[in-house]
Amino acid sequence: MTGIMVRTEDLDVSYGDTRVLQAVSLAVAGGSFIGILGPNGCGKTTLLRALSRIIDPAAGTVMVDGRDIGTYSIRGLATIMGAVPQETAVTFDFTVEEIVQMGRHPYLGRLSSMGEEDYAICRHAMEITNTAYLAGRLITEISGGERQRVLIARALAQRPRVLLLDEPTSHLDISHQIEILSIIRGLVPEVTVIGVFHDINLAAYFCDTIILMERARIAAVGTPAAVITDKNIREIFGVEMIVRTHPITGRPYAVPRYEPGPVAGHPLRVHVVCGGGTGAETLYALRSAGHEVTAGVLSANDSDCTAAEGLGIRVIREPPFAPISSRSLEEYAAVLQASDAVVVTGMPVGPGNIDNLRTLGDHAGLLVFLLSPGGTDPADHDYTGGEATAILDALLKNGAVRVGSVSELLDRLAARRADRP
Ligand SMILES: Nc1ncnc2c1ncn2[C@@H]1O[C@H](COP(=O)(O)OP(=O)(O)OP(=O)(O)O)[C@@H](O)[C@H]1O
Repeated sequence: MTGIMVRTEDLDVSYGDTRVLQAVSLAVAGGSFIGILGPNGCGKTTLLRALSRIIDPAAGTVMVDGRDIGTYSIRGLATIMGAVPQETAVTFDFTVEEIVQMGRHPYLGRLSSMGEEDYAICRHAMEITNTAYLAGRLITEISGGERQRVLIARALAQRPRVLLLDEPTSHLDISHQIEILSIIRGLVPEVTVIGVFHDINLAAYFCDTIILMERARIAAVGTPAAVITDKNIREIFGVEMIVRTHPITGRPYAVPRYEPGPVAGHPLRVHVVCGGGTGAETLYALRSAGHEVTAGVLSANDSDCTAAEGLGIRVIREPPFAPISSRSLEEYAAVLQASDAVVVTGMPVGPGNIDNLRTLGDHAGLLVFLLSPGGTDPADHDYTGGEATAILDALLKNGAVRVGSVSELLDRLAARRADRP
């Protein structure tokens, strides 16, 4: 058995005179996990309420399993649809076990009481949500995260074929977030799951389809990769995020990009010689501090190249696996000439990129910083038979400065900047 399909057509919902959903049409395939994302107040909870018939639409229809939701009896709807609300405060002094058993009410006749199967279903719901140990506790005397798991257990006790979740992990610590979402993910495809999320990365990881809402309407629907893009996030949330494909999960993930504040004094032109992921933190910090940053020469498949380009930093780059060309070396030499400072991170130096250091060694008089965070040294990764180490030693003799952390580097550059007219 698979979860059932949910559709809306031209759904309008209002609170009083205020239209909160406008012409919302969506089709949720049976047996999939849908994540709804969108800014505060855009109508996500209202959409869930309309899907579960807590509020009636002003216009349009909600179809559940091909039937207008209005044609279900309350009890009939409760045997196919479970909902976990956003507000988990419960004011009555029921025990956790009693709360979970309420999930069986739609199945019981007016005078009939719970049977062995009902108890077994409740026990199972409590086991998989890790709430069995709370059975005898009062719902009013447990933590917000525990209560959230109990309400999920109650919804599971309904044995729903559609599960609606409003921010199901908002009160949960990271281990319970992953545990609960893995459990919910495991319900698919027997259950159709529709959840409101604020955490873009959790939604991207767990959901099959993302619905991105903006005020009162749907802005985009599709796979996480199609919907979670820096452009969509900028347009809908008004923030800059760096969106990449996660190297292990293959799903998109997003991290905030902090734009540099106003620069105090005159920004410096800083060139970063890096590679193999050793430069990303430095590039980000220099850019955020307002310096004019360049990087290279880097291979296009180096993660530092991806990082620099993601930050809008000019990179002197070569195609993947190609040796450094004389054209790039000329460009690099010209950039060095125009730079106020050069930073060499603890990159691996091999035959493919020794030219970066040779060219740097040829430019006497540059202000060079060798970044050796945590005791790692650019020379620790010398795969050139000692040539790279010899060049770095010569640079140190000629006044290059060894710095132990990115913040020390920033301090030294800030002092330098303050000295300038
Ligand atoms: N009971 C209500 N009466 C009047 N207005 C309401 C009511 N509930 C919500 N609203 C308003 O409707 C709009 C949509 O609210 P809704 O709760 O659906 O948004 P949301 O996207 O779930 O927000 P959040 O991310 O903050 O939970 C908001 O402007 C909100 O102020």
